[in-house]
Amino acid sequence: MSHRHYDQLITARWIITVEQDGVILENHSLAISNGQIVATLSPAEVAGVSASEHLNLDNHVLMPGLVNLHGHSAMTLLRGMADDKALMDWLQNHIWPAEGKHVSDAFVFDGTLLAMGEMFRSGTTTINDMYFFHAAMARAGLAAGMRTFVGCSILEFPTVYAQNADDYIAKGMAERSQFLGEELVTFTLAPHAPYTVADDTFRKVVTLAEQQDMLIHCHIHETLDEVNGSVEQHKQRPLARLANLGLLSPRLIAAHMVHLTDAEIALVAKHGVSIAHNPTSNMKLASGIAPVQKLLAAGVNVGIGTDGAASNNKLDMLSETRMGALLAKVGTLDPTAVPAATAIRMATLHGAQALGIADKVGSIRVGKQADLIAVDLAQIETSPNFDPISHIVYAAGREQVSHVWVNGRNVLRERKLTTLDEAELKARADSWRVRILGN
Ligand SMILES: CSC[C@H]1O[C@@H](n2cnc3c(O)ncnc32)[C@H](O)[C@@H]1O
Ligand SMILES: [Zn+2]
Repeated sequence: MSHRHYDQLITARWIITVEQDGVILENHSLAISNGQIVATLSPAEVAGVSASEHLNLDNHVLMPGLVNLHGHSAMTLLRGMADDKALMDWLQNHIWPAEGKHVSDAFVFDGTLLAMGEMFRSGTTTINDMYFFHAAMARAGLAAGMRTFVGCSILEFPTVYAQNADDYIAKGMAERSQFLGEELVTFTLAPHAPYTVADDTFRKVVTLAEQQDMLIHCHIHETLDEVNGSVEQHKQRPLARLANLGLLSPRLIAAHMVHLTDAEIALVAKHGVSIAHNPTSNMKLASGIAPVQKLLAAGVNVGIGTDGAASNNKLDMLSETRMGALLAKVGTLDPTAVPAATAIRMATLHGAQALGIADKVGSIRVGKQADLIAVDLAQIETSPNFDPISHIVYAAGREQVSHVWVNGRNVLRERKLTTLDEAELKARADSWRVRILGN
């Protein structure tokens, strides 16, 4: 057999592939060439190969990068401005006024880079984002080297970004055209929510998504007020309205989905809708507990998201995975709800499935891209170690994420960002604090 040479070899104490729940490879190596996983090697097999770079992670779990299925990255610059409020008070009386004063292309670029630094340092390799000034979001994704889904926001009312729904759509699509062909950047259509988007606009979004083969990303059934307001205004619950408008399909990523009847769960399962579960944001805004266990049992693809840093207030997918597992248990009074392996699958492969990239990322398999993270378990917080899967979900903190790769590119090495300058990120964040306080 000929001697094989690879770009990189990563040998890890444990590899959680997420191909099969509960399966762990011990002391195996991944061979990576051109950013792709090209072989999984046992200790005996690795002896016969060479690589330009060989990293030994003796005390680490190597696993797929985390997929943050719902976020508003640039809101890092509004973190801590309005806490302890319900969604509509938070949005209408605090966040929208602040966004109206401060959000710009520069704000979004700086805030998104700051978010990406934080997300890399907690193991996220893909973000499904939704905000304003989409070219700035995409530029930040490319500068950081993160797999970035840029949600073109659409609302009926004017903001700093656009005047009306048609204007949002036209601007978003024009910005999208600048980034077609970029492997790391994909634009989606992001009608904000049923209470901010009219029927006609939803119909246009469905048509455009089909024509351009785009995903749709929308906040849905986040609070009881939203559901009751829709019944009052439209004489139907938001999901029924969206179903009538043709929105329910595998293209749709519905963020939150907290308040659902059994019939609505069956409806989203039937239409192949994916759900972005945001446990911390739902707790902090007191929105409620999403019926994740029932959704999974019905066959719905549920991923995990952080939401924005102004409602979470962390962009820590490792902690969010833990919250997802814990909240499911307390919501059902069933300790078996969302076990650790399921929580990891939700935070990786389910997110990738929702985004239509499960053939490329979301699990460790030959032929997939090397979107990977390493978590160092040789810390007192994760000692002794009976079960690495348990530790990843219930015990490890983001401080233990040591390395991150996107497409084989090492964007975090020994907890140091390689594509972003930490001092610069903090300096820019502070200069935004000064500007915001001055206005
Ligand atoms: C359409 S761009 C994003 C828009 O959404 C606002 N936002 C942030 N978090 C939430 C949430 O949990 N529910 C509804 N809207 C949210 C954000 O401030 C932007 O205005
Ligand atoms: Zn949100």
